[in-house]
Amino acid sequence: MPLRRLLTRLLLAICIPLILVSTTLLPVLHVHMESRLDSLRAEAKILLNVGQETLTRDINESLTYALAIAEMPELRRYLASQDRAALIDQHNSLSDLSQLSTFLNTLISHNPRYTKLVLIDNQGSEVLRAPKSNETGPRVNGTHHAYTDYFQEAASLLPRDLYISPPGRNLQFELFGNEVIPVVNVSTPIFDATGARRGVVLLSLNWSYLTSALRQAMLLEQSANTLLIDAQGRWLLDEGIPPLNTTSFGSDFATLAPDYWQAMQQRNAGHATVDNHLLRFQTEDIRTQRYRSLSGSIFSENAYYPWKLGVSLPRPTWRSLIEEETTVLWFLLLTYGVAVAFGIFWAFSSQRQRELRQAAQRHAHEVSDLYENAPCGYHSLDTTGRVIKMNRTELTWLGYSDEEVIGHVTYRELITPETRDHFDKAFENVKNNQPGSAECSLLTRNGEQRHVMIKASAFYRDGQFVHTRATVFDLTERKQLEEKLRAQAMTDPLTGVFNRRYLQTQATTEMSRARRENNPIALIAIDIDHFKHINDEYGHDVGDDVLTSFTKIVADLLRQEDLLCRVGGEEFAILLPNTSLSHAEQVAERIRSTVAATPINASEERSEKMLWLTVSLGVTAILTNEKGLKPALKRADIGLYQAKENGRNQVVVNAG
Ligand SMILES: Nc1nc2c(ncn2[C@@H]2O[C@H](COP(=O)(O)OP(=O)(O)OP(=O)(O)O)[C@@H](O)[C@H]2O)c(=O)[nH]1
Repeated sequence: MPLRRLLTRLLLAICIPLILVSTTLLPVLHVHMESRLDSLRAEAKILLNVGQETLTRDINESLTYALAIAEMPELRRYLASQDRAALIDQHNSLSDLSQLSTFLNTLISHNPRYTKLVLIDNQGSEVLRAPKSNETGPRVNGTHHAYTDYFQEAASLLPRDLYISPPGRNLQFELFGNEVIPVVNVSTPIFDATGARRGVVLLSLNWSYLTSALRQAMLLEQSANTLLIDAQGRWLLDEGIPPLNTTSFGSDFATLAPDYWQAMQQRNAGHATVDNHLLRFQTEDIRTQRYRSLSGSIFSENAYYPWKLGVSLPRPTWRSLIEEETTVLWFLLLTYGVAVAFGIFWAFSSQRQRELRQAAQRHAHEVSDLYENAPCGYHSLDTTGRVIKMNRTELTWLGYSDEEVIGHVTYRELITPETRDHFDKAFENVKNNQPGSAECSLLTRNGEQRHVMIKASAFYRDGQFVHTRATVFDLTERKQLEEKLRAQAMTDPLTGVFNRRYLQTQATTEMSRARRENNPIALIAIDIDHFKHINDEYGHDVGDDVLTSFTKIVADLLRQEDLLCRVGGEEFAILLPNTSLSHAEQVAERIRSTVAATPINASEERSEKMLWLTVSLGVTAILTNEKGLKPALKRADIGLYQAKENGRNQVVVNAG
């Protein structure tokens, strides 16, 4: 059982500190984590703003560039001259075309934003292409552009308006150098100086150039990933993001990464946690006023807009947080270690304390039991003598409960008035710091007395009397024993009447009283006749019974104050205070006649026998001037002897 308790305490000692430390530290770490997340969100926001700025700037620059080309006077002039050239000067026209082509070739070759430039007349026929070498690719199907979206849309636009083919639509790629790159077609109408519509210029925007600039701008943070998706969920960057690294321009990102798509699709801007990454995104529409540069309106196909530009950053985990700050880890381990060590120390020390406490309690219980049930009484009194403490033994002697006594009665009240003085004296001594003892009689609840010896001392604290400490010994039994012994010393054990010694002691008292009061006092000597014969006939035991029965017969004939004593084997004497000789003779005669007339039952084993006794008596008066009983006894014996001599069963008075 103690082992199980110790194990339980050890378990608690480990668990409670762990819980306490965790509940203290975890909120701190949580706040730390939250602040890390806040800074991550802020970082994502900054990256997103940088991306947006980069995207806006690059598109604006690209569009401005496209407009600048469309508004080149050489281009306008050449297209205007096309109509006239047919009529006026074919040679000049061809010369202009050559110059323009060279110029545009140079322009496009040195500008990585665009992969090609195509000049188209109002009928959709290609007039010029730069660079000339770049004539391959999925969208190059000859020189007739009349049915293309970029021509049809741009052919009806106003000056400075632009049409942008949605990126990813029909997945346009072109061979650029040795690479196949995605392109986006940008077209704008061309007007001459008179405002007449002269054709359309098509520029293929190098989408890789644009998006790599975007990615570079947004990859300020090494672990950041850039996302650009159109309204249909198509991936608009030329590179994927981990783990979708194989994703390429035009891939169905909505299907490949449904979690990202779902998070971004529902709102225009915001942030979400996807795949342990913090995703922040916002909506971009290149057709809006915000993207305008020198252009008028920008047109495209509604179904592909707006785009979603986003950035994703890996969320910090508890592990990464701790790994980053190893001091926190060490602090945590140290704190847990100290807390658990303290807990274990507490478990063992509390177990030890518990054992000590139990031992102390056992000891206190034993002491209390000793105090309460000691064979003697214990009590404590305050300065006024009021009981402030009393053990069960003394309460039992008195017959009271502790509620009745303690704090309510003074000890003096429990002592008989006759012995109170003894107590008062002893109590004063004790109050004066001296040992005190008193032999008193206690009054019990039922009116009995209990003779006790009280031994007390004072308890002082800081020189001040606090209370007494008394031990009470019950002397009642001793007294009773003493009484019994005294009685035994004075009585005859067989018959229970007084013995010769008591007769002599008492005779001295009675003689002096008789002398004092001048009263007569008499003595009768009695001897059973032929008692030897009874012993011989019926045995010694029957003889004893006869002696006992005889004393009862005689005692019944006497007064209270008369003293019947056995002075020998079958010899008795009666001291009769305040009795004259003649009256004593009458008493003797009454005894003689009653004994002679009273049969005594002498029981034997199988039969019952009635015995008849006679007694001889000698009577004398005790003279007041006699020193002791001896002369009177002698006179009575002489009378008795004469009675025997005269034939027994008679009274002889010997006046002396
Ligand atoms: N049973 C019994 N007998 C006792 C006791 N004390 C004395 N006796 C006997 O009493 C008898 C006394 O005998 P005696 O002195 O000869 O006198 P008696 O037989 O009474 O004759 P008389 O006195 O001459 O009439 C003796 O036999 C004693 O043994 C006693 O305590 N118990």
